[in-house]
Amino acid sequence: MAETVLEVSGLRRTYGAARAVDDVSFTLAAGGALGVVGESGSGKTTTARIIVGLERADSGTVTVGGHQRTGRPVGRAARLRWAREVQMVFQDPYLSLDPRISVGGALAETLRLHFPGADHRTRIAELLDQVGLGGREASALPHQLSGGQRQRVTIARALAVQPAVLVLDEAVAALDVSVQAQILNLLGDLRAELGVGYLFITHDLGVVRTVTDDVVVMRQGRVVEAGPTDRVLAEPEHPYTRLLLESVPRPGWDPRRIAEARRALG
Ligand SMILES: Nc1ncnc2c1ncn2[C@@H]1O[C@H](COP(=O)(O)OP(=O)(O)OP(=O)(O)O)[C@@H](O)[C@H]1O
Repeated sequence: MAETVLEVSGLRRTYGAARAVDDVSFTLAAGGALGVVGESGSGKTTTARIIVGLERADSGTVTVGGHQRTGRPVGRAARLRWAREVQMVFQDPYLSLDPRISVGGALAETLRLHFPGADHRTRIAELLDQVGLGGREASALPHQLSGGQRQRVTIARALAVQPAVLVLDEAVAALDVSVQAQILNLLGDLRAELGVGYLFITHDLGVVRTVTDDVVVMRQGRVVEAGPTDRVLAEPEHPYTRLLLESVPRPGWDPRRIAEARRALG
């Protein structure tokens, strides 16, 4: 059995009467890739935000590398340590990159924060190389890059701190299909090279199929099914998982049948 890098246990979070996350538990093996899949509103993003520390849980625990993260990190040292354990890549790199700072500058800023006092030029070149970018992109501003290149920059910046876990929240959802495939390939290569664990938050079963070993299916804040991705996608046990699989449009697909199945599920 591979060592566990991330353990989520009994997480709950309510907003007023809404149970956004309702007793969610799962584990991610070190260097593994786990998908969290479900439709809009199923609680995926709230779960991710709690793991990263952007949101607090009402109850439950998040443990990374044997170290429990409770509440919020207090003080600069704790914030930096939390950031080194788990990094997050969001759907829209435009929102997470400062438009006035060059790509090289953004990487330098992160490296200075986490590893002060060192000369980061070699490391910046290495990070850019790891994500398939070079010197030309290093001096570019975010708006001078394509969407795929910008996402490569946010991945490089996340990897700069050598996190144990990378949480990718719909990280390829805004990209064209061919660019999506390139980024997913890149992520696969980086995982093999660096041993970083991935938590893929996505509504897209194609993404789950391509890049994850295991998958957790969420519905209305709860985990309804979990297991190896191949098994869950080939032989789904829960009606909701079957519905998700059937909801992917294909030739001969009948939206009325899906709507009926959805009503039956309640
Ligand atoms: N800050 C908040 N305040 C109030 N309700 C919230 C808040 N964040 C999430 N919710 C509610 O919690 C539920 C789960 O939302 P969440 O964003 O986690 O789902 P999701 O599966 O990630 O969906 P999406 O893919 O649309 O982001 C939803 O009903 C949502 O309206």
